[in-house]
Amino acid sequence: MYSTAFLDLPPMQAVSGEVHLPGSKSISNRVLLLAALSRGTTTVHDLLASDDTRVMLDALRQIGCVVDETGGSTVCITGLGGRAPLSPAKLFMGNAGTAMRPLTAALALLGGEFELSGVPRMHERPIGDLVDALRQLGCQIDYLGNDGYPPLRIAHAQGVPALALSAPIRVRGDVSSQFLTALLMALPLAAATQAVVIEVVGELISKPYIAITLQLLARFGIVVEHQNWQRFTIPAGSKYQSPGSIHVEADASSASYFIALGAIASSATGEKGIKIQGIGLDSIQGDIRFVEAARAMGAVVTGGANWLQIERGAWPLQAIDLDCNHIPDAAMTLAVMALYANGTTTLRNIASWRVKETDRIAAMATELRKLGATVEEGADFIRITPPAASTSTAGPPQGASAPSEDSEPRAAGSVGAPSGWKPASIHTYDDHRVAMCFSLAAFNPAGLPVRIEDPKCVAKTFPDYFEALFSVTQTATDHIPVICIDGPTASGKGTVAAAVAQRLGYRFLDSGAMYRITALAALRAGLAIDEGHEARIAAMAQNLPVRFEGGKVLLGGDDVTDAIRTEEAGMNASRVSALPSVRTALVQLQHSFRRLPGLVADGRDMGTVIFPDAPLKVYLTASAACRAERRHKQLISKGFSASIEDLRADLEARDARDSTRSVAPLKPAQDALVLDNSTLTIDEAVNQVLAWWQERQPFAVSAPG
Ligand SMILES: Nc1ncnc2c1ncn2[C@@H]1O[C@H](COP(=O)(O)OP(=O)(O)OP(=O)(O)O)[C@@H](O)[C@H]1O
Ligand SMILES: Nc1ccn([C@H]2C[C@H](O)[C@@H](COP(=O)(O)O)O2)c(=O)n1
Repeated sequence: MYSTAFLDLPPMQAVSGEVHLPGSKSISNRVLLLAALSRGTTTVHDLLASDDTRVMLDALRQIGCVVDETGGSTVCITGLGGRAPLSPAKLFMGNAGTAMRPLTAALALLGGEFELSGVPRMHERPIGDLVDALRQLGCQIDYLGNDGYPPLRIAHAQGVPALALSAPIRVRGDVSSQFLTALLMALPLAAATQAVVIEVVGELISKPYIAITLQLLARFGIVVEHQNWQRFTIPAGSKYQSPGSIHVEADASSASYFIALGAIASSATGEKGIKIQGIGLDSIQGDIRFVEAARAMGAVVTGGANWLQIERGAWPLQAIDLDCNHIPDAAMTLAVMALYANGTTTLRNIASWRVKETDRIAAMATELRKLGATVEEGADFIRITPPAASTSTAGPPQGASAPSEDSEPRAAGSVGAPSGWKPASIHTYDDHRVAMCFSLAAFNPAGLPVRIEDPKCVAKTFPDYFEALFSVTQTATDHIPVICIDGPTASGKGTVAAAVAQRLGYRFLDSGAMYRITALAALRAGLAIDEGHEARIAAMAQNLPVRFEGGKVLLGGDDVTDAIRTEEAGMNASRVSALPSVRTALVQLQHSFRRLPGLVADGRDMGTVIFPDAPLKVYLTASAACRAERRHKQLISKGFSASIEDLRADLEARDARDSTRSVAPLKPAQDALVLDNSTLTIDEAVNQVLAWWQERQPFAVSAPG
């Protein structure tokens, strides 16, 4: 997961390959609660690991369920099965509506004293209709803040009061279907001896989510009948029974981003778009109907029992006018697809967006405008006209060729005149779906990067979303940004480069390590490091069995992390690096680190030879005295003794060799910015490099955080 303040997505072009999606949030949290209410142990396979399931699992543990999470995405829950929950308890629900609402209802019917709270946004999300329904039954629930909103207290310390079950329980269905879901999952607890009827007041929105609830209830032994989605009957004699084991389907809303990707991006050469594993056309989730909307816009979607394949079809995409009540979450993805359409797209009947993780209509309108779209918003609709839509011309229909290494910046096809698009830093409102759907804007025809602020908000449903996106996306190599940090020994290159990479979410290349490993491998093979052995050492370098894993450097099966860090290993690296064929042999390996979303590379010739097109080159230096002192401290802290004078003599000798060799000598690139950090702290040096980087970006500086 990217935990950086922001993530800059370079302009992207083609897609290919396969993604495995995480489990559905809606199914995961329903299954967890049903398992918790059941008799017996339920093994839940492919459970989504996310913020929302985390709060549910923690709450279930707190109320006395046995939760075994040792099996990765397989979790075992031993339910209460008629036992009273542990109480009193204070339960934190984060921003998970799928945990807050059903747990409130279930705990009210189980008995005990509970306080349920969440993040500030959760305290702005309505729960009044559910509480009203529970109060109708006789439950005692108090608001601890504002009426109608969490936090709240269930005051059943003396047990569940006598419930008024003879009349139908009425609940509004037009604000959130989660209120009805909550009652449907809780009321079987009160239906041991008599049937319980729920009546929906107003038009029921998001019926597909209720369909999921009914299907899952049936798996746990409760068969609910309904009349036209308005009247639901829970039969007398209802009793939760664990199905033993249950699989969670991949998340259909998460699939929408990759379906859209297949519709927007051209396929890499010889590939047929993108394949999604874990969900098929027969999914029980309502958002699978996003496929129909994507097809209407132009996507070519095929599928089987547990997979979907998507290719670009009509291009530009076709504008649509759609009632999205049946796909409220996935419809946000359509709003970004609308940027690539041949006219104005209208998404209707989406009033529920206003009360989700953020006011999604307002958020989408604001961010789409930043990209250059013309957006009209109403209480329950959004209308999007793409940037420069009036000048749109049809591009190639499908299968446009993949970018080559040296291709000019070009977009995901040609949709309209690129001039209307603007570089934007997308604010994400702590809303995972805003972050994910706006990543699709990186395929814009203007070849502009897109900044996604607070990318870790995707943790709510898809922690590794951006990793999955990068794994199926291709772009021209010259679109992938590189920051080069070169300089003499012990100037702090490695320290600064690693920190800059970490702050930007970029990959990190320690090129010196390549030479250190080569020297070590040569010596271990009995080869002296000299011109006489140059060809053999170069051949070895070309096929180095090296892996970088979790901070460790592995050569073959050996952990050489410490062995390559000694002063002697540094001097040997300097010797081996003076052999021209060895340098040539290592070029490809170094280039292979240039991958999405970007790279920070440190060494001696990053800016001059390996990445001459890098948009930022820094030559980091410090006085010899200062560098010797830093190296001395570094060695002492690792338990090695050394004299500052010897260290200074060694590093000066190494610098002299590195700067005077015939090939790729150490020197600042012509366009490098020189940073003498003799009097700077590490943070100051890192911030200076980041400030230079920011100057090269088309976005305004992001707020710290
Ligand atoms: N202002 C500073 N900037 C960077 N590093 C600093 C600074 N002050 C102290 N140091 C320390 O200097 C030491 C040497 O840094 P580092 O190993 O990153 O240098 P390097 O240039 O990568 O060295 P080498 O060329 O040998 O790989 C580290 O212990 C680092 O913490
Ligand atoms: N791009 C590079 C990186 C390193 N070297 C050589 C010269 C150095 O003395 C030696 C060890 O590098 P360090 O790990 O100390 O950064 O490797 C080079 O020639 N080119």
